[in-house]
Amino acid sequence: MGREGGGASGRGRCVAGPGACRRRPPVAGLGGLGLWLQPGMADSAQAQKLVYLVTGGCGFLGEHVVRMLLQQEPQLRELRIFDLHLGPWLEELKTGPVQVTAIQGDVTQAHEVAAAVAGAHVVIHTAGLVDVFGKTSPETIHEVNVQGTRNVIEACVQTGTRFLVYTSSMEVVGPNIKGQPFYRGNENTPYEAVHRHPYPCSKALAEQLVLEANGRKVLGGLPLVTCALRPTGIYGEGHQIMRDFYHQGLRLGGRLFRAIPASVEHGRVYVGNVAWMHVLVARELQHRAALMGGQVYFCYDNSPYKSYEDFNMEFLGPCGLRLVGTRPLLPYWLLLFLAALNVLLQWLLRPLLLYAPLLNPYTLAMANTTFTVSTDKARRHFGYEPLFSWEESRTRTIRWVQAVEGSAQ
Ligand SMILES: NC(=O)c1ccc[n+]([C@@H]2O[C@H](COP(=O)([O-])OP(=O)(O)OC[C@H]3O[C@@H](n4cnc5c(N)ncnc54)[C@H](O)[C@@H]3O)[C@@H](O)[C@H]2O)c1
Ligand SMILES: CC(C)CCC[C@@H](C)[C@H]1CC[C@H]2[C@@H]3[C@H](O)C=C4C[C@@H](O)CC[C@]4(C)[C@H]3CC[C@]12C
Repeated sequence: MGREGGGASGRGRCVAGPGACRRRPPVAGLGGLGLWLQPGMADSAQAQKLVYLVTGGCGFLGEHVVRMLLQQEPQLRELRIFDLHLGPWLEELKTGPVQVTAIQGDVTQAHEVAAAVAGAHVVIHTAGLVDVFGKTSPETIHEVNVQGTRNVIEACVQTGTRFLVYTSSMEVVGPNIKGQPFYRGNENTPYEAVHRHPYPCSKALAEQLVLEANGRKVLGGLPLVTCALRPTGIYGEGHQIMRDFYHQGLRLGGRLFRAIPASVEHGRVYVGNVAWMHVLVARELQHRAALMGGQVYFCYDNSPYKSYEDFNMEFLGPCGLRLVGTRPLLPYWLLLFLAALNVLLQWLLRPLLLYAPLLNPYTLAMANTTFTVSTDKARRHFGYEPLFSWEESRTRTIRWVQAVEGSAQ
């Protein structure tokens, strides 16, 4: 098979700023819900010899990747979890047969990264600053997402780690600054990937570094094998923005008010399937380096194509919320005005407090631009099939929102 790249390669321009799977269905969830099997229950008949490192392993996606590895990767001997903030839930993982090593560290510190990477066979680099709300400075976003990724690559080269999986983002491709739709596109769909916001700029630069590092000689002389996964908007247990919308709906008397036309499709993917894709890609990269090295893959599953708000209602509806209006209740120009006002308020209030509402010109543009993916590249290259059906993904997410509600009372 020839190499695939092309259209939606995401090696876009930043116009501003710095730039035969063994299925074991999880049975219980995150955050004390007990939705997963106990750690280390992977088949002990297979040799446990590999050391994996997950950066950002205590984040929303990272925690799912960690739990999925413990459950679905039989070759695992040691799992290193590297994060700026370590979660207390890590303790419960330390009792299983796989050695779980928690490392508190900062990806911007090259020596800390090198120490964590030394001796690892595979690195899954999910650590990043996800900020489209203006909470952090563009410089910090760049430092963590770009320099942090550079540090991970250099650590692999210096210490002899050969396999690197990078969690990129759909935003490496778009929506672009022109707001052009990307309708059910794949990794080869032509699209003008031009960004201005610091977050997509940083993800695009970091992805480029990772892909360009494919083939570099690591300590010992063998080539580094890298690839990048590009999730669309991830949802599922632990999704902070879903929690924010839920609480906002409760404050508004069980109602949310439609702001985006129902016709705008926004790509979403279940966190368990994104985690599963990371586990599979990390495993198969070791066997299919020639095919998979230097490649990008969108993360996809069978979640339906809907607008951002209609999709959220799949979970918030059964939890008692109602989306008011079949059309946006406010005209677009007024939303844009409010979004701009929020930017001004953020700037004015900065010396006193951090004002970072969900609505700003960038998030409004994202929510208002169709961006959906339809591809089978991951199936063709490494046999990916979603581990969780849409019904399971939906049920798990609803259960989690209900548990959030319960714990808030
Ligand atoms: N959430 C989404 O919808 C989405 C979609 C596409 C891609 N992604 C990507 O997936 C990855 C994980 O995102 P998430 O939603 O789980 O975010 P998250 O904020 O929940 O997790 C990121 C983790 O990285 C850690 N981290 C941040 N700065 C660090 C540093 N300097 N050193 C070490 N660790 C650091 C954080 O402590 C956190 O645990 C990110 O790279 C993000 O760009 C997320
Ligand atoms: C009109 C407004 C009130 C609606 C605001 C919704 C807004 C907060 C949502 C819409 C789209 C969301 C992003 C999208 O799902 C994809 C990603 C990619 C990922 O890499 C990081 C998260 C992000 C940016 C989502 C953030 C929240 C957004 C902007």
